[in-house]
Amino acid sequence: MIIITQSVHIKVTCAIIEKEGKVLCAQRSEKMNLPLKWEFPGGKVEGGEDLATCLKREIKEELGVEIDVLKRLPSNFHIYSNLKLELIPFRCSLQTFEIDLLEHAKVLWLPVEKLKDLDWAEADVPIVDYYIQNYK
Ligand SMILES: Nc1nc2c([nH]c(=O)n2[C@H]2C[C@H](O)[C@@H](COP(=O)(O)OP(=O)(O)OP(=O)(O)O)O2)c(=O)[nH]1
Repeated sequence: MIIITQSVHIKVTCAIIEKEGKVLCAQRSEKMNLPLKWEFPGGKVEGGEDLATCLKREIKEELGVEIDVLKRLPSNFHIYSNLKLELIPFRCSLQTFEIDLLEHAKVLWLPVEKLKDLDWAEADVPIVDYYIQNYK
């Protein structure tokens, strides 16, 4: 007997927010899955929402700021043990500047050459590498 399993992945947008040569990095809280891993803030695409709308909504919910979504970068497809995802990064800038930590443990502004110092969520590693290669 052949069993065909449908494989579905979730789409997650994330924001590489740039300011004065630095990039905003966010540490997941202890309560989130992937606790204390570093990521680019963002989240799951809901229903028929377009990607930029999703990202602006997530950033407002997580950090309390408005962003401009500037440029899409290549996705990374990643499989965690319980989750298959497409992580879709966008270069972004801030429209408003007062960041509130509504979900994350911490945020840091890092110059590109320091990005590799952090303990990134596995799905982010190829995105960080791509960004360093192309935008350093
Ligand atoms: N937002 C974001 N999520 C990431 C990144 N890298 C990465 O592996 N993820 C994972 C963590 C989550 O499993 C998923 C995104 O979901 P989410 O941000 O809505 O967070 P969550 O799972 O805590 O939310 P929820 O299921 O509790 O609603 O993608 C990243 O850079 N940004």
